[in-house]
Amino acid sequence: MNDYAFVKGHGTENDFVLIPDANGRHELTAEQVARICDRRAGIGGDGVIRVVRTDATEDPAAVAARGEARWFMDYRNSDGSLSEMCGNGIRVLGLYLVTHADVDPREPLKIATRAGIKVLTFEGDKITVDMGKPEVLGDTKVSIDDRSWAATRISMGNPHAVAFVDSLDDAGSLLTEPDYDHGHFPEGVNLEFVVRRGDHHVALRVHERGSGETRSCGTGACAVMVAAALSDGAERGTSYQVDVPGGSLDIVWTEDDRILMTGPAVLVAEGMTDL
Ligand SMILES: N[C@@H](CCC[C@H](N)C(=O)O)C(=O)O
Repeated sequence: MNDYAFVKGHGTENDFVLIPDANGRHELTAEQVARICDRRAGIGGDGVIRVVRTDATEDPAAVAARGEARWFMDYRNSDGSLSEMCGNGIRVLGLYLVTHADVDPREPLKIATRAGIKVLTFEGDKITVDMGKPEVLGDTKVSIDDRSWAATRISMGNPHAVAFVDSLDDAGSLLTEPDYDHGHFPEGVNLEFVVRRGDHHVALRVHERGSGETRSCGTGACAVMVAAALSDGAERGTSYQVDVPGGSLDIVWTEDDRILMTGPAVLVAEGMTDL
């Protein structure tokens, strides 16, 4: 393959390699994505976002969004697997489109994802994403080595299991692949461990499907907020601070059943690669 451009960015230290591909000329293989994300031999990242126009790809989610959203987030985890949605990545993509693609930050920006169209709004250095309606799917159990935890299954367009623990150290090394009920999660799962830090204030550690332990997960933080709000019996509209190892996100569950996530996005480098 010839050289092509990349941009590196992160949201609360969940880091991504963006491949600008407006015209749909750089379909990536799983192997290429894994090479790009390799932290020693590649650029390094928790995932890759191919930035493609909805009319330049035949991905069914992009095709369905044509006419409503100009841009499609083609997201892949660092092992090359596809995901429906990435909450931190979409903020980084939004910032990239504002700084590199003539998108006006004074207007709401619609971006197509495999979990539907998401709407971003920009205010100062913060970006709010309307993450849509969460789905609470019931209880489950997750294990790492010989330890098990009760967890709540929540979909934010992608699958999550949220387990409350006494201490985030209890989870031990999240480098170990968790075990879970494959009937509940036929497509795999993102696993979040949560502790309470105060009123409407929680902290998490996450093991992401396809990427391992990361410094943050936007969809995971939303799933955690939903589990915490349900367990607190919190009123709709209550704002939660969700701390992640790489920063902090503000999350609200609205009266009309949508999750609004607000957080930062940063672009740190750009260049050319032939990986
Ligand atoms: N880091 C992301 C989630 C990325 C996808 C996830 N690993 C999955 O496979 O669903 C986020 O910020 O939401």
